[in-house]
Amino acid sequence: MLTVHGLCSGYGRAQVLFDVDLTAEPGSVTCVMGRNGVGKSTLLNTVAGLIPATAGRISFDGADVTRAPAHARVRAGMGYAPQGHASFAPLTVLQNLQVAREAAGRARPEAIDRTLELFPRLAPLLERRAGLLSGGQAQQLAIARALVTRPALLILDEPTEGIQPSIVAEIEEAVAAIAGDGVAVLLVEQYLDVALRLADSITVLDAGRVIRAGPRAELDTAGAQRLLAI
Ligand SMILES: Nc1ncnc2c1ncn2[C@@H]1O[C@H](COP(=O)(O)OP(=O)(O)OP(=O)(O)O)[C@@H](O)[C@H]1O
Repeated sequence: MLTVHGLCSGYGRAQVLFDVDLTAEPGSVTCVMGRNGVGKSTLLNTVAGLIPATAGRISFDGADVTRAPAHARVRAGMGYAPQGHASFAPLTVLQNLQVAREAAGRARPEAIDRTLELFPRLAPLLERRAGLLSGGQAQQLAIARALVTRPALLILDEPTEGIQPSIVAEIEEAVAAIAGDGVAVLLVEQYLDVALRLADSITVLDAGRVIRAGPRAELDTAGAQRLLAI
């Protein structure tokens, strides 16, 4: 599904990622972990095509997309909910979902209904302007916007950041259900307990390099805590 090999990227002359390998498979959750500033968001932004790769290769669904623009990756089946719930504030919840669905150009009309089943809190808010949503609601809308494109790969950057615990649990449940539908999920998650419950495999970054990668079962809580505390 997604294969990243030898990926390097950064900002101008500041290289952030060094030789990163990563895979994501249909129906499973790949979790990227690491302390603040190690390059997790940079990795997701490079996979999504918002930052150019300076070396390495990104294959998606059998095609080399390393140089493909972000919109082409969305049309090919990548859905991305970046950090910080970016929706269109003046548009309603429904308009946000419709715009995202139309922009992807590959979505089916029923995608919004399925998405609202996963995020039932959004259903009574369809006519509300996105700018008026609470943090938890806005985060759910950000994931929903990626989901209405019916992605084969859903990329989520810290979907539980700054969210109250009850909503964190709902988001966790939704992510598990999305993977259960056969979607490949690539997730950056800062809550270790959430990550360990959701992840099928875990990749740990430190200073832009992969220092550990493998099945979740091979990484216990103590081991993960040690790696994240380096
Ligand atoms: N737009 C930018 N321009 C220049 N440097 C940047 C930019 N965005 C991030 N960086 C730098 O790149 C490095 C990696 O940042 P990144 O946001 O990818 O880390 P992260 O692991 O996602 O961190 P966090 O957990 O805090 O979100 C950091 O040193 C950061 O300061």
